[in-house]
Amino acid sequence: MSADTALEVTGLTHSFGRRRALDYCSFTVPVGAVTALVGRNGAGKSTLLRAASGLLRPDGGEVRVFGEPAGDRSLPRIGYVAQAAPLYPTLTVAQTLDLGARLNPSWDAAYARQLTDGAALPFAARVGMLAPGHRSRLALVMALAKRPDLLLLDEPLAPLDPVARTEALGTLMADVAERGTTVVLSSHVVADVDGVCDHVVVLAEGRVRLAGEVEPMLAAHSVAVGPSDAISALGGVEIVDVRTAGRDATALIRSAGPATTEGLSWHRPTLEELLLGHLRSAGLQPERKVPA
Ligand SMILES: Nc1ncnc2c1ncn2[C@@H]1O[C@H](COP(=O)(O)OP(=O)(O)OP(=O)(O)O)[C@@H](O)[C@H]1O
Repeated sequence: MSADTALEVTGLTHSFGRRRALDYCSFTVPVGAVTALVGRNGAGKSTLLRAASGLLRPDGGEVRVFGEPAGDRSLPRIGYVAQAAPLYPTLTVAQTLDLGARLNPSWDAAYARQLTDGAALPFAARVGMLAPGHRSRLALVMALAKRPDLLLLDEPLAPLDPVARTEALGTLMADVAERGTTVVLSSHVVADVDGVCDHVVVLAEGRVRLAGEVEPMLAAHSVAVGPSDAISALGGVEIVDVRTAGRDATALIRSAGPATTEGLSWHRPTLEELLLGHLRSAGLQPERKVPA
């Protein structure tokens, strides 16, 4: 594993009973990358992040974090926020920060205070009484104040209103800019990650559908728009997904765009078009079940 690799996932496989949540997933995340882990509900995002945090022992495969197998030794370098932002409801915000300081040798109390103030979190309020968005911001503060090298965030933006979402992303990106923190954040809202991530991993039915750097990925795809007949007549290109509306169709194509077909207009996909096209086409695959 290269010293430039923060996270290396190899052949990761895990099942819950007969349900295969992860099916031989492999990808790497470079140090300092901001990676969006995108997939529909039940795609396996949380299971993958739990395995990466070392809290779930997978049935097969391996996760390495900065070269170490995910587990007790990698934990001090990881800030992990699980989906429900688990915190102690009877503690106040101040007590929660104190606990963070006691449990984490690398805790940065000044930074914790700055982030808490920035998120307008009331120090004296009990965590159980906070609005879900505030709880989620506090969970993010807890993860960041540990000063981790790798942040694993499971749907961190879901409970936040649009203003808080922008603020939380700003906080995150400031940390990335200042310390070069590697971030993997999961989302099923594609628009949330556009403009934030430089890498993506698309998960569908427990399988990695697409993984890598955003820019080359966008450059390797095109969107063709025009009459359905002309789209159907396209040859020599891999059509990832087609949507029809009346007589017209829009197709996501894995190619930089031949642009020779009459009657079609071509453009480079947005990240949203790219991800939605791959997610939609993956939805056509049969559900994965572990053989009985
Ligand atoms: N503890 C569990 N017991 C049984 N099945 C589980 C468990 N955790 C996850 N699963 C199943 O494994 C699959 C993947 O779930 P996972 O929570 O990892 O997906 P996800 O992509 O995070 O979904 P969401 O976006 O809805 O949170 C789903 O079919 C889910 O029902």
